[in-house]
Amino acid sequence: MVRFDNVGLRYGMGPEVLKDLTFSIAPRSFQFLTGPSGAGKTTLLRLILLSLKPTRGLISIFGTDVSQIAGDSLTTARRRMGVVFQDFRLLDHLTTYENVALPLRVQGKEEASYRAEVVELLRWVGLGERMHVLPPVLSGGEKQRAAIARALIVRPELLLADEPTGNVDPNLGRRLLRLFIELNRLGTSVIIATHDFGLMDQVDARRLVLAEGRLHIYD
Ligand SMILES: Nc1ncnc2c1ncn2[C@@H]1O[C@H](COP(=O)(O)OP(=O)(O)OP(=O)(O)O)[C@@H](O)[C@H]1O
Repeated sequence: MVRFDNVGLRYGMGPEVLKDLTFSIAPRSFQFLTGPSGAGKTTLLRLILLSLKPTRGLISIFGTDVSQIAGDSLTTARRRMGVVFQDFRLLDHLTTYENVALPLRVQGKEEASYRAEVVELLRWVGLGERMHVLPPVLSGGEKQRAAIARALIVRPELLLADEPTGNVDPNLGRRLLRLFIELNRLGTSVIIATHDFGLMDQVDARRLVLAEGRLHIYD
């Protein structure tokens, strides 16, 4: 699903932020990506998301070398991934429902074809009562769940979540983790970037640990 071979990345003329990364992400797998602040977790997620290119080394996503991916195939590869950003990136002028439905609207789908599915997903993440409000009136945890629902609505094969429990209390954090585990059981590969040891200790999952630009893997 994802393969890195000796990947290095530097921003501009700066130092190498990621060094000699070699690892792969299997279909239907579940893993945490961790390491101290500034270790490069977000940078690594951006490489997988095809929003950054490696300075050296080879990355292949869904079996295709990313240096060969452009135009339509880039859009197709991105559509197979769901992302939950640290800062949610909800659009404040659209309701919660409209935010979650947006990826499908962008794909040109008719509302009648997806309305029931969006409503069902909003209920699943516990936002059934909040679907018609605008994001500025949602709490931090509600925004987080809306961002998760928007990432899931495209039924991604690979879900990337950057600190998905960063803004919620431990109880909601546990519920969100169960949601990701359930999604993984349904067949999606999941990568959760987090500092939260309390969260990681709840699941016996693979850990990808970044430290000083290098990756250590604990299976
Ligand atoms: N656009 C950029 N331009 C230059 N340097 C950057 C850029 N983005 C990140 N960096 C640097 O790259 C390093 C890794 O940053 P990154 O955001 O990937 O770390 P992180 O592990 O996700 O951190 P956090 O846990 O605090 O979110 C840091 O030293 C950061 O300052």
